[in-house]
Amino acid sequence: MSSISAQHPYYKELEIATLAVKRASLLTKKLSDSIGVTQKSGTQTKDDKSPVTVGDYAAQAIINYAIQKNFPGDEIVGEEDSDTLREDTDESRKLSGRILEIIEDVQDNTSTYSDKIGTLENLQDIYESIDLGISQGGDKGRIWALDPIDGTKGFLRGDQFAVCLALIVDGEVVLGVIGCPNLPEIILSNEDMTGTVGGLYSAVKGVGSFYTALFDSDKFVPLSKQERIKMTTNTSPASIKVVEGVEKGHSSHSTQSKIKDILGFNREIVHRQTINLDSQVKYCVLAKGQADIYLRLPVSDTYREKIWDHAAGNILVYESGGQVGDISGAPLDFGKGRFLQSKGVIAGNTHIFPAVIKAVEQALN
Ligand SMILES: Nc1ncnc2c1ncn2[C@@H]1O[C@H](COP(=O)(O)OS(=O)(=O)O)[C@@H](OP(=O)(O)O)[C@H]1O
Ligand SMILES: [Mg+2]
Ligand SMILES: [Mg+2]
Ligand SMILES: [Mg+2]
Repeated sequence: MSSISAQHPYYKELEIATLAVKRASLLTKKLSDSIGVTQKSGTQTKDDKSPVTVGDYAAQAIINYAIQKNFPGDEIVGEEDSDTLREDTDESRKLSGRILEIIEDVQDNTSTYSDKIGTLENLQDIYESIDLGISQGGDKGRIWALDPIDGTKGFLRGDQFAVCLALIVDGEVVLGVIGCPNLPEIILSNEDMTGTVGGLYSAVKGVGSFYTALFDSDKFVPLSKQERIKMTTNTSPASIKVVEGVEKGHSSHSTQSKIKDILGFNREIVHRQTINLDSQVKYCVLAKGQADIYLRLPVSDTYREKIWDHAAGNILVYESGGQVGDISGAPLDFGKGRFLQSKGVIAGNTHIFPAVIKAVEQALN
């Protein structure tokens, strides 16, 4: 393994990606906390999706701007575009106003690194920046994949969500940064999550995977000062833990149950070994050695996963010593455009991965 120094191949990319994700994470955390408050005081219903919409656009604007300022030749595959925002309606004008306001606010509070990632000054800047995310992807050149808020449903429930950014070079993920604003440091079970809230997870190809507190510092913390994280090696059904999504519309919980049966989990205690989390925080928990397997079995035959939903998590797991594949166990191919061409996602420590893929095959037949 190479040493961690300012000389590693993607040092500047990591620094810029980290600062941009930190700024976007602060902004989205503020919105997430405001949902909790307004829900309690009854001024906002769960159906009000505006905080997540504001957060999606604002975070994508901030991160795209940072990338373009530093790496003007790079392409970006971003989840959002500004079409709705530019519409000539009261609603769009109101939304735009709130986005500008919250961006100005977070830029003021993180001005120590504005020289590195720039500042958006007006709505024109914001619209143009959001629309830098139009790349069609592919297997040539440098392409960033951005999910400004992954886990929309989790965000709206006040649960987990993540700001996810990855760099893909010639179809291969070489860097990933995930900001997890609501994720406690220690995840033991659905009921037992403790420690510092807010985690920053990073991985660089050939260097490793790392964790540090997300909101501790207003600077880029070099990898040498972060905690190196490692996957487990556990294969015992009596003690392995599984991370799965929350939404039944995003993965097949019934097939996932079957797989756990086949692997020999005890039905009486299997619920204590299953941790349900929204978004790519699942990959973070896995990479940190707090779970052994991630199951995402498809609910539909035609759904294709988006590259921004998995790119950063993928390298985080590999660089911590784990493995990721589709339902057949084949590695995910991030060079095929905006979507993966495969079905489902299975991840795990390398010791247990082959047995999990066998169990998946059996469960699907
Ligand atoms: N049918 C189907 N199958 C699989 N995935 C889907 C599906 N529909 C949507 N999506 C994408 O799921 C993203 C959120 O995934 P999660 O891991 O958070 O799902 S879960 O709620 O934890 O189950 C979510 O990302 P965000 O939109 O960024 O939240 C979607 O891109
Ligand atoms: Mg997503
Ligand atoms: Mg999203
Ligand atoms: Mg979405």
